[in-house]
Amino acid sequence: MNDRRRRPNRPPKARPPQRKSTPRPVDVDPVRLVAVETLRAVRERDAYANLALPPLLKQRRISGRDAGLATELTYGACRARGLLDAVIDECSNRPLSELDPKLLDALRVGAYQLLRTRIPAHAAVTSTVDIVRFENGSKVSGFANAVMRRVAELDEAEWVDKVAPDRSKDPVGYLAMKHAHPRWIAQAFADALGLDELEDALAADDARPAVHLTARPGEISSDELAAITGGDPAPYSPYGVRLEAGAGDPGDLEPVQEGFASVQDEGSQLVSLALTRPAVEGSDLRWLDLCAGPGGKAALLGSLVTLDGGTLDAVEQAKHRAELVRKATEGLSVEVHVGDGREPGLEPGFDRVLVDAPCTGLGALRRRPEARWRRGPEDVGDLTRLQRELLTSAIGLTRPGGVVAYVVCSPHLPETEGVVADVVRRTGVTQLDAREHFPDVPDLGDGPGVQLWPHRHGTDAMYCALLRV
Ligand SMILES: C[S@@+](CC[C@H](N)C(=O)[O-])C[C@H]1O[C@@H](n2cnc3c(N)ncnc32)[C@H](O)[C@@H]1O
Repeated sequence: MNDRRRRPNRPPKARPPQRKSTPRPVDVDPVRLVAVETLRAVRERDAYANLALPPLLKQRRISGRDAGLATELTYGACRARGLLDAVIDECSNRPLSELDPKLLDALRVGAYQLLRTRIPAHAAVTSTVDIVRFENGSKVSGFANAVMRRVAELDEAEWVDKVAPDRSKDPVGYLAMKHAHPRWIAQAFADALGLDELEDALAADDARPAVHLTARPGEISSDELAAITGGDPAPYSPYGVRLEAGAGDPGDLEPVQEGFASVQDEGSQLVSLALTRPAVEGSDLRWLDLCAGPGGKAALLGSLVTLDGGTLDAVEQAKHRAELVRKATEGLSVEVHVGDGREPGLEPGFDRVLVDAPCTGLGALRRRPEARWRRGPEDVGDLTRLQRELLTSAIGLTRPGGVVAYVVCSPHLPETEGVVADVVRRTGVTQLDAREHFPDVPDLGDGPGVQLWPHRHGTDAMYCALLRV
């Protein structure tokens, strides 16, 4: 707290909601208002920002550059929440927990404009104050004005120096604040990666990911798919194509519409292919995907095993997600079962089994702007128990000599090496060196498990362990 500056007036207590019929005054900027409203939907209804924003833009007829600005402010403010809150807290004379949450949403969008865009300070301050006046009344707008003016006194780097821990004493805490990640996630990345690359790994979560397509084996080659879509063959997956980030909705592409290709991160392709690579003696025609919904990996594995004359059983606990697996694998030798992978009631003896277990999703934070603030370390215990049980079940369903791939979209050690070490110890299966089954992929670490990273490989941070039963 800097005592040289005057504290803004105390904000009045949260006011009752405004009447729905209140007309929007002409001086409230509709572009910034939809950003604030989307933050509210994320906070109040657990909405995903990237699903809540587009219908609002359509409803308000916001398009073109205005829609681009609304998207940047919404996603940016969602991602940067931790840093924005620390700065707003420093500029407010009341703890954030005592502020009306609607006011805080508006301040977050305002502070984002001041710290991370080139929008002139006066425009950021005035537009925020207008929104607060419209939503919370003029008394509160005075408070918002004072807070915003204080935020505008420093730039982002200066604020980071002020609100973050000392880098030399607490490098993880400093980088967590600088890159607006919860500390426990920054620590999880540091534990898996070391400190040297931590900053790159955190920064990669703010970059818009390229879209990857899978060319369906037996239907189209990746070269043909790249030529049709204007993309490039992916560097590592023989079935992958990379499109430029922001190249429109990939679901509209003709090969995707016609079922020759699907949208799938290259990391997901690589871990699926890793399951198919270790040699097995004897039969190799019965494959299983134990956590299949919505069906991305089941579609790739199903295509490959169908070409070889085999079958894939796909288990998914959630009925609606099992339906998605059915759609994704239409026309393939895939049988979908709604059930619990821990006791799926299937005949054991599978040759290859994929366990793509439910996880914290820390490896795909770049895909959902608000995701990093949703999970907490308290979620991890239940998940790792479920992961161990699913992996143990997979091993029981695999024939001697068969292969299991354990996959999570997270680099968090308790979910990756922790689960695998525990299950290997208790079941006596052999862990293979998975790096041998990611040909030509660089920087795979010390093994035997493989951890992919957005900043190293341009993929989600998928983890894969291969086990021989
Ligand atoms: C990481 S996702 C799988 C993604 C999928 N393999 C793909 O590539 O599209 C994990 C899935 O496991 C499902 N699931 C959760 N608990 C399960 C259980 N006990 N048995 C089977 N599936 C489960 C979830 O509903 C979710 O669809």
